[in-house]
Amino acid sequence: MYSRGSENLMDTDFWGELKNNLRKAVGEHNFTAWIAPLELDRVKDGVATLTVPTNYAGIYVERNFGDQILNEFGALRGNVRRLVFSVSKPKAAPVQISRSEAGDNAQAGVASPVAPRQSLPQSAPRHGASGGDQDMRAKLERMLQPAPLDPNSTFDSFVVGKPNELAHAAARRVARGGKPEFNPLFFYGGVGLGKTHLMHAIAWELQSANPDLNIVYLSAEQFMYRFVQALRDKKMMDFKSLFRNVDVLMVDDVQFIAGKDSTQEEFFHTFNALIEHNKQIILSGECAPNEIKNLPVRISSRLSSGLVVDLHPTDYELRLGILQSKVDTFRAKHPDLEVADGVLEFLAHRISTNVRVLEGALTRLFAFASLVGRQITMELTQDCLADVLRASDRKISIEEIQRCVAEHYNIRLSDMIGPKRVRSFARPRQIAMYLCKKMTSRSLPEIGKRFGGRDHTTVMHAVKRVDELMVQDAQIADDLELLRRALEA
Ligand SMILES: Nc1ncnc2c1ncn2[C@@H]1O[C@H](COP(=O)(O)OP(=O)(O)OP(=O)(O)O)[C@@H](O)[C@H]1O
Repeated sequence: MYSRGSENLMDTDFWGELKNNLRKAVGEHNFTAWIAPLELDRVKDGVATLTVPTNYAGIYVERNFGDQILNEFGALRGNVRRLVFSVSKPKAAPVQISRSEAGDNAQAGVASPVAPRQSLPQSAPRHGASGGDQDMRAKLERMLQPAPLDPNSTFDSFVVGKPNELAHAAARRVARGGKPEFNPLFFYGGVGLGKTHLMHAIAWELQSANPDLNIVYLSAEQFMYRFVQALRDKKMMDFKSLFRNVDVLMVDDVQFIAGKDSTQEEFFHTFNALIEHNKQIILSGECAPNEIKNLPVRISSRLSSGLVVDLHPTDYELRLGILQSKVDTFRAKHPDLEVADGVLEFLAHRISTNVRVLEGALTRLFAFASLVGRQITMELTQDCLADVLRASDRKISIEEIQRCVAEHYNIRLSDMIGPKRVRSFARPRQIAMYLCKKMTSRSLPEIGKRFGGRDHTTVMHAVKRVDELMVQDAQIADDLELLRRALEA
């Protein structure tokens, strides 16, 4: 497509030549997949507008080949400073992605605000040019506007270790696409352990293999918000049709909708409709579906019907791996960065809360070191991160202890917390209560509450009993020692 209103320097030969140069620069495979479908629409005031088949293609091309395209423009005609992509088909409302905005954000290492605005489902109502219809379409678009994907959350940037290897393997498998094998795939685990990262990585992978796929990623809170909005605007039919026509639905933090009666019902219907049509669903939550409070069993058992995988708290090796990978990424842009021996090991040891805190600490260190132009030494680390280090002074949570003990004795968390009194559950439960008392600052009533609402006298009894057992039973003493070490790691 070539617009006559463009600067007169442009002609189809020029565009052909530029594409040919790009073919050499990006290779045949990339060329066929990404560059060949591009068309030059116009060049005006130093801005080249290229049409792309989908929003995603625009974002992908911008991120991966934007600089090369600008270079080629520069080599042939020096008058283009910026690229703008617009979607050529009426499938989605035209989205303009400005090369310079996206580039700036990518450089700053933050989630790009122009990251995928996934297209509307194919069957979304199409509308003509009338003002009313356009309003309607805009409304529908807003209703399904998925949350943006973080361009940094890819499989390449995900560090795999023992605590997350199963979740990672499951994510990889689902990212291959095709007929869903695990449906839904449900990730669960504590805060900041990489659930969202894996979901985004799957989305990027699926979308790059098939740019036309309608992938909708959003949080359960956003789902609820849209649902309420649709109810209010009397647009429930549209809401249903939009959500039931996605190819891949990803919902983060599903525990949020538990107990919100009509939202969870609607979610359940959407879920069933998609599963029935073999559409992939990927969910995440802070705990396994059957442990989500206030979620009816009917729903939680459906959510458990695919593959439920746990992301365990990070261990020292994984934290160190993540730190090293972040340093490598940062060093690629700032080759002068120097990190003294022992600093990363120190951080991996001291900051064990969650990866988000670890990342934040490192980002602060990088910023500080580059501002003052100094090497990152142990001394600078301790000065600069004094508050983070204080806050991270090993605070072990009741949940962590419960998980660790449940795993050690090979029982389910729900059985440890649940009402059953058989010895195979009761003993680990007492041990976990004992460790909660010894390793956290929680009171007996607080601990009892977290063990299925038990009374503080039950906790008191457990502590006394385990104290006795430690003397009488060498196996229990060994178990406790092992558990303590695992929790303190
Ligand atoms: N294994 C990993 N490798 C690299 N980065 C990771 C890894 N795990 C987590 N991160 C990073 O840590 C940060 C927090 O991860 P993420 O948002 O995916 O956590 P989450 O489990 O979804 O947490 P929440 O429950 O709070 O939503 C992100 O920046 C993510 O990229």
